[in-house]
Amino acid sequence: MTAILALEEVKVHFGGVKAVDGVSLSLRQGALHALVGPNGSGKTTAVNLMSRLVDPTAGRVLFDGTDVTRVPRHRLYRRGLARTFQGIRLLDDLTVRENVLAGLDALDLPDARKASQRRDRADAALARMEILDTAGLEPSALPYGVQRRVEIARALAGDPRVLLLDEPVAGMSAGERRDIAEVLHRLKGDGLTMLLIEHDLQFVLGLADHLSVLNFGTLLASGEPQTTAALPAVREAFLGGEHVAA
Ligand SMILES: Nc1ncnc2c1ncn2[C@@H]1O[C@H](COP(=O)(O)OP(=O)(O)OP(=O)(O)O)[C@@H](O)[C@H]1O
Repeated sequence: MTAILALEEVKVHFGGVKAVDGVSLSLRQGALHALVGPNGSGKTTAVNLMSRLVDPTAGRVLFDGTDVTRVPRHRLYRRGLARTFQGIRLLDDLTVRENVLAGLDALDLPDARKASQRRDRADAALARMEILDTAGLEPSALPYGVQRRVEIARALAGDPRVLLLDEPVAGMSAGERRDIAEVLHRLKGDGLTMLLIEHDLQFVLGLADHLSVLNFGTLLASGEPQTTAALPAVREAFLGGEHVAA
């Protein structure tokens, strides 16, 4: 297996809270990985580790075969890692295109220094998310599901190799979820490696190539999605909440 991004025995302890406690995870190149687990199980912390927003208490983070555990995050992003966040983080006084350009500016890519190159990249990312027609609008004028697409477009503008998505469909209607699932499927077809954090096991089962389940900061199970979701320990972890597997 060619892993493009991996966590090796990572721990993140916040004082007495073991947010992540000895987790190893590998993202296979070109695959869509789903990371699920109950509230507080460590999913966002795992993504924060992968995107260098938090330092591990122990363990290593590997990107494309090299140790990036202490590499500043802007360098990792320039090497092809992108992410979105749980909440919407768009600037309402900018247009959609300007929001995407702001993401690109932060990367300062050598081949996106001319205004025309940057605009082309921003528009290509919006087109990939099928929202190019919103480029001149302000995000607040758009439906929630479209705003979330703008966030993904912003992450795509740097043409990343790996995209980490922290609950991208949270709060979306069933129709918006179906549409996003199609878009994610197409991004996978383009060869993009993705990690998708999601609460809804059913949603990821139709989409993911690989499923990992966290519980209390540890990896409960990891493998082929249907098989993994059917494991008694996984079903147990999801029982009692809103996350009951069918
Ligand atoms: N900066 C922090 N300081 C202290 N505790 C934290 C911090 N970040 C996360 N935690 C704790 O670590 C645990 C894991 O949190 P995390 O946000 O990674 O879980 P999650 O699975 O993403 O949860 P959710 O599904 O609710 O988003 C929780 O108990 C949380 O309260």
